[in-house]
This record gives sequence, structure tokens and C-alpha cells, in this order.
Amino acid sequence: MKTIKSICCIGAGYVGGPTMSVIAQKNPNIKVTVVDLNQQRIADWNDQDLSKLPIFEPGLDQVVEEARGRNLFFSTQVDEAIDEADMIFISVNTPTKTYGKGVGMAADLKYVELCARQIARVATSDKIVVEKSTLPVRTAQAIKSILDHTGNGVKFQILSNPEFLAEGTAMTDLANPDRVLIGGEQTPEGKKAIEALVNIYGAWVPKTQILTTNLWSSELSKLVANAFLAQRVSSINAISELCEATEANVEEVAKAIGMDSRIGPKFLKASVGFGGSCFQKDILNLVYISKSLGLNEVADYWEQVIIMNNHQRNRFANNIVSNLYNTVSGKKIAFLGWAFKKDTNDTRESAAIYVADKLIDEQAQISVYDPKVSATQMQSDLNYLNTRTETENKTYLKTKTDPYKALESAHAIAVLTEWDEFKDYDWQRIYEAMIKPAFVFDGRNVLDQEQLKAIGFQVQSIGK
Ligand SMILES: NC(=O)c1ccc[n+]([C@@H]2O[C@H](COP(=O)([O-])OP(=O)(O)OC[C@H]3O[C@@H](n4cnc5c(N)ncnc54)[C@H](O)[C@@H]3O)[C@@H](O)[C@H]2O)c1
Ligand SMILES: O=c1ccn([C@@H]2O[C@H](COP(=O)(O)OP(=O)(O)O[C@H]3O[C@H](CO)[C@@H](O)[C@H](O)[C@H]3O)[C@@H](O)[C@H]2O)c(=O)[nH]1
Repeated sequence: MKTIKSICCIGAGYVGGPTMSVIAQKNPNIKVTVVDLNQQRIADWNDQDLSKLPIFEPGLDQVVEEARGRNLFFSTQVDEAIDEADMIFISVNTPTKTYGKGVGMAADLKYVELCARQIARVATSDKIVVEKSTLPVRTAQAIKSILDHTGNGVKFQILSNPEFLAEGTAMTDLANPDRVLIGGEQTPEGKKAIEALVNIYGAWVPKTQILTTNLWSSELSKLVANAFLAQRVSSINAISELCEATEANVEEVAKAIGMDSRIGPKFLKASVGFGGSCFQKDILNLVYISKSLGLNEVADYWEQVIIMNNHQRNRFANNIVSNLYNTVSGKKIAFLGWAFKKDTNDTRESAAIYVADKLIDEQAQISVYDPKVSATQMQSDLNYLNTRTETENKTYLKTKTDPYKALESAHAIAVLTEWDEFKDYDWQRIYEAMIKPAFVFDGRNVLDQEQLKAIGFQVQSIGK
């Protein structure tokens, strides 16, 4: 296998942008071109003002500044970048299907297939094609079938290299990954392709942390990792409800069980429910694959993780209504946070969207402050649910750029994202500006409950 001199990544999103920036930073001798059909996204990646990068990730701007224009390029010239590259990453979106067979469950692979067809059409020299997107197990077979039928003599090797970064910590996750997983064909050519990708990561990741497997184990491991992680959140959230009914404290329980080294302390934070573009989509995909294979018990087992998450979101919204004397009609409920977690501007599947939707059904007026999410994004998230007209959503959901304005004259505050800054607000000032009794529903257990109670707030947390 010749040395890799040029990489193309199709898809300049939350994964393609940061991963390629780090690959370029650590491999200054390799030219890395990230391409996308979305012209605005590419223009934003190329903006000289680094605060305009299309995604917010702490530390991303420095890496882009270091590598962009040196060996990192963002472009809409997809064909040229494909043809020039020795290695092509497919990092396009794979959302849950919204139509046809598998609707609401299976992954929609149309964008991935389009990439494979485009590579097949354009390539004039041998390529290694790397699946970076999260894909159902055995997708490599379909990609291979498309690529192998071009009839132009070009040879392709397909690798699976799922991404495990979490948003908000993407740059540190990429710089110090727990492991890098590379799956490939167990043939001499397949092994050479694996070796080529191992060398790229080897520029900064210790070889002992680069795990190589067959294609199918690698594809499946990505879905399984997310299923296990989400299962922990649903497990602790299930226990949070039990805690509320028994005067146990979910944080004490989480600490007590997490000190068992077999369980471990991470990912045991009870919350209003997990969000993000991956957990729900990937578990639904796992459930769909299991059902398709006739493994109904396996499917039901994993589906319960989603059922519990939906329950936790509904429970949070219902609890607000019941505490506000069973009606929120015409009342102002202020949201702190809209993003699915702190330190990201991503709102996909954020619990805030579903809680807002449920409260608007009850005719509440929602006023939101999030340090990184725009008003347009919030409206579009709500409109996407198709519960009511866009005009109605606009009258019920207002966004403020000053948190104190968002909270002024509110009957209740709901914390939906765990942004650090919320802890440091002037809570006395907030209390004075609210309608009494002033309620706080902390969906992230981030605020100092005792301090708030001493001020006069009625405070409800998760699992306490
Ligand atoms: N977001 C995460 O934290 C994360 C982490 C690990 C894995 N993943 C997986 O990575 C994949 C990408 O996720 P994302 O969050 O980066 O998605 P994203 O929507 O942010 O980015 C995907 C990009 O691909 C572009 N695109 C789609 N089809 C294209 C085509 N034919 N040619 C050129 N560009 C095209 C889109 O315009 C978009 O900008 C998904 O499979 C996801 O499950 C995501
Ligand atoms: O103890 C916890 C941990 C997380 N969450 C919530 O779970 C969601 C997901 O959080 P996290 O996993 O940190 O962020 P993601 O960016 O969605 O990352 C997940 O999904 C990515 C996409 O596949 C994977 O690459 C990552 O490894 C995996 O952690 C968020 O809403 C969190 O608030 C909790 O409620 N409690």
C-alpha cells in the first residue's frame, strides 16, 4: 500500500469537521480536504473570523487556525477532492428514516449510498474508503457492491472506523481517545488498508489503543457502545423516579453503586433525559436490525432504553404542571438551556424540545435562554415536531439573549441544560423578579438546592 498523501472527507458536520481538523493537525504531511454539499457550511468553515465556525466545540478554533490553509481545506468541490485522495472518509449524516420500510427505526442510508455512487463514478485511481458515519452492521457489504461494479478497473478497500467523540468534549476526546477502532477485510489487501489507517492515527495515538477487528465487529461495536451508554442513563433515570417515591437520593445512590469498580462512576447522572443526534437513532437502529433478524427479545430489551427516556422527559413536564396547581395556561415558564448538553450548540433530540412541546400543549408561555443556541434554531426544532403551526409556535416560544430577561416575571424556571454559568447567576435578583411562589425545576441537578430554598424558591430536582 502506497503512503497516504491525500485524504478527502465527505461531510463537514459535527464529526467530519473536528476529526479531520485533528488528523490534519497531527499529520502535517497529509493534505486533508473536507467537502460538503452545503455551501454555507463550507463558507463558515473557511471564515477568517473563527467565532463563525459552523459548530461550537471548545478548542476547535485553535486547531483549525493551526492547520487550515496549511494542509487542511474545506471545499464544495466534491468530485475533485475524491479523485485526488488516496483515502476517502464518508462522514455524512445517517438519520432515522422518516418514510417507507423501517420508518422511525432504521437508519436512512441514502446519503451514504450517494457518496459510494459518487466515489464509484469519479475515482480514477485505487482508494481506501473509510466508513466514519455510524452505520448498521453489514453496510460495508452494500458499499463494496456499489464500488466493485464500476467496471473501470479501480480497486477499493473498505474500512470501518466509527467515531466515539462526544460533543462538548470532542477535541479532548479526539486528542486522547480511549481507543480507535478500525475494522477491515481479513485479506492481505484488507490488512494493508488497515495498516495505512493505523499509521495515520499512530501519529498521536499509542498503538496499544488502536484496535483492529473484522468489518462487522467494528460496525456493530459502535451501535453497541451507544446502546450501553444510553442504557446507563435510562437505568439511573429509572432509579431517580424510585428515589423520589422513597426519599432516597439518586446522587447518593449513584455514588454508592459507582464506587463498585465493576460498575464505575461515569455516566450515572440522572437527568431530564438523554438527547443528542446519536443515542436514540442508534438504539432504534439496533432494535430494527434485531427485529429484522427475528430476535424479538433482543429488540424489546433495547427498546426499553428509549421508552424509559421518553417517560423521563414526560414526567419532568407533567411534574411542572402538577406543581403549578395543575395548570400552566398563560403562565410563563422560563427555560435555562436548550442544547442537548453543555458546551455545544447542537440541539438535536434535546429534551428541551419535547418538554417545551408538552408545556405548550398546556398553553404555557415558554421563554428560553441558551448561551449558544439561536432563536431560529429553537423555532425550527419545535416546528420539526409538527405539533402545531409555525405561527402558533412563535407565539408560545420566545427566546431571550439575556438570562435575567428570560427569567423575569416567570412562574417557574426549568433547567434543561447543565451550562456552568447557570450556577453563578444572582439567584436573589432572579427570585425578586419572579411571580411567587417561585418554582425551580432543576432537570440537571446543577443548582445549589439549599441556597435556592434559603432564598425562598420552591425547588424540585431529579431523584431527590
Ligand atoms: N455528532 C456526533 O457527535 C457523532 C459522533 C459519532 C458518530 N456520529 C455519526 O457520524 C455521522 C455524521 O454525523 P454528524 O453529526 O457529523 O452529521 P452532520 O449532519 O452534522 O453532518 C453531515 C454533513 O454531511 C453532508 N452531506 C450529506 N450528504 C452529502 C453528500 N452526498 N456529499 C457531501 N456532503 C454531504 C451534510 O450536508 C452535512 O453537512 C452520523 O452517522 C453520526 O451518527 C456522530
Ligand atoms: O450521566 C449522564 C451522561 C449523559 N447524559 C445525557 O446523555 C446525552 C448524551 O451525552 P454524551 O454521550 O455525553 O454526548 P454525545 O455527543 O451524544 O455522545 C454520545 O454519542 C456519540 C455519537 O455516536 C458517541 O460518539 C459518544 O461516544 C457518545 O457518548 C446528553 O443529553 C447528556 O446530557 C445524562 O443525562 N447523564
